Amino acid sequence: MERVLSVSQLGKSFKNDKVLSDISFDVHKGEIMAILGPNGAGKSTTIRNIMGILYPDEGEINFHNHKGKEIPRHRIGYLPEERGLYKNVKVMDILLYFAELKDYPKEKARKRALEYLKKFDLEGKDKVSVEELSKGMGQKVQFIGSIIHEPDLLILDEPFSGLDPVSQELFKQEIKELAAKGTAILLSSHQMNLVEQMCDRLFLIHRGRKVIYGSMDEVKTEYANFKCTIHGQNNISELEKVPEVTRVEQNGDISILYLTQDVRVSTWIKSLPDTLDIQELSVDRISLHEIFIDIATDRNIAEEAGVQHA
Ligand SMILES: Nc1ncnc2c1ncn2[C@@H]1O[C@H](COP(=O)(O)OP(=O)(O)OP(=O)(O)O)[C@@H](O)[C@H]1O
Repeated sequence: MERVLSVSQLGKSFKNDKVLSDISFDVHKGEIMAILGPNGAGKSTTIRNIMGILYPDEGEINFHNHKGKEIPRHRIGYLPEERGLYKNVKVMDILLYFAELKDYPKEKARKRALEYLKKFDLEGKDKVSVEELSKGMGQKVQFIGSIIHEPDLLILDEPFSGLDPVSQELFKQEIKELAAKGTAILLSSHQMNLVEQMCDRLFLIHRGRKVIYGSMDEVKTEYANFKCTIHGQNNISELEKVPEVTRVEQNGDISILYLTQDVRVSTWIKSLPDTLDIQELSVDRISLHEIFIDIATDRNIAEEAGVQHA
């Protein structure tokens, strides 16, 4: 697996406030790597260090075999969290300007711009002024601007925010296609369902420190404990007494029993008391969304798995 980006032991403080400690991860050619974490965890600060907008106090950033200030940033594409394009400029002119900033040939850029505008349902908008675009249309143009120069590494900070479901799907498919063609992608997003559907690996950061780093499959196996959903009229205190249940959530006739990490489901099911009212029952692994909430609210999945919080 070819390593495109490598972040090693990154540390960063603002005044006396240490916001990043010992952050290390890689992004490989052709993979979609997610950087996740609650608000204020340090995702954008990490990305800004990679982009050279901020410089690390500790650690090192390598892109291919270049490091720090020598990194050829024109080979990186970046969609920042802050959206904004010059208002009084035509769409094509702003896209050609982005390409020029990255030393990309103008005619090639024009051709790619027209292709992408068509792909993103913006055919004919090349001559329109940016201020005439809706917010979502502007975001599509900004996304096109981040990939116009065929970058090796594409960094997307919250690309889906503010998009309708159709546009989200369009972005999702395009990001997957770019990865399939070899682009290394670092994606920050709060939309866990999309992350779960499209990312190969993830790095989860909380209070400026690593909490989880691994492939989606590894993370699921290690952290996604089982939960059992029971439809029926049951007393919560009785459910809480069932072995290997860590907690119970009840909403009317639906009870969700969260199970311990090493439970053997086939054996556990047999331990359910005969007195329970079971109209329907299902056992599933918890979703990435639930893993995230458990970690962000310090509910303790990570401690169970032996991972230390900051
Ligand atoms: N320029 C700055 N000066 C001082 N503190 C900052 C600065 N930029 C970020 N911080 C602090 O660093 C921490 C991490 O912020 P960062 O923006 O990296 O979080 P994030 O994970 O991207 O959050 P969000 O999901 O809300 O975008 C926060 O405590 C934030 O207040």
